[in-house]
Amino acid sequence: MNDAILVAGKAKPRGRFPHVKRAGDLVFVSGTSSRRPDGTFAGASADPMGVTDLDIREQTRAVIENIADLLRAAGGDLSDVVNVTAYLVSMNDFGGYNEVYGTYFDETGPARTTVAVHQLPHPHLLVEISCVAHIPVKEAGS
Ligand SMILES: N/C(=C\C=C\C(=O)O)C(=O)O
Repeated sequence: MNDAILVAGKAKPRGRFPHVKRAGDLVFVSGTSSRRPDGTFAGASADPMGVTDLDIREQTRAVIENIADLLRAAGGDLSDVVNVTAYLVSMNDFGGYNEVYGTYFDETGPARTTVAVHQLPHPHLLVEISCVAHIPVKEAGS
């Protein structure tokens, strides 16, 4: 049984790794951005002169919704997440990120670590999130 899942209909990983990897009852979700299957990004646009409009709230929402889709493919959902690691390019975005995060999770939810990093894999990205979910094999039906 291959416990590495590439989820149909989601943005293809930009490297040789799966969207999701199961290890027993734990499901590891690779770092996920707001990238859409067509390669564009929710919460990011640029005009013909290259002036960007980047929205941390929209990106954070899209990231979490992308993760929800990946977890569904592994037989679970966001309520199964036990640990979150979030990567921001700037801590100036912490407020907007935190606000949207709080519409999905609360103090009864996953442990979380948020760090700022120098860059993410595309210059329009403000946030990327990876997580671990507990989805017992029996419940996932896999
Ligand atoms: N997880 C990685 C990249 C994710 C990019 C994206 O979702 O747009 C990686 O390179 O490790």
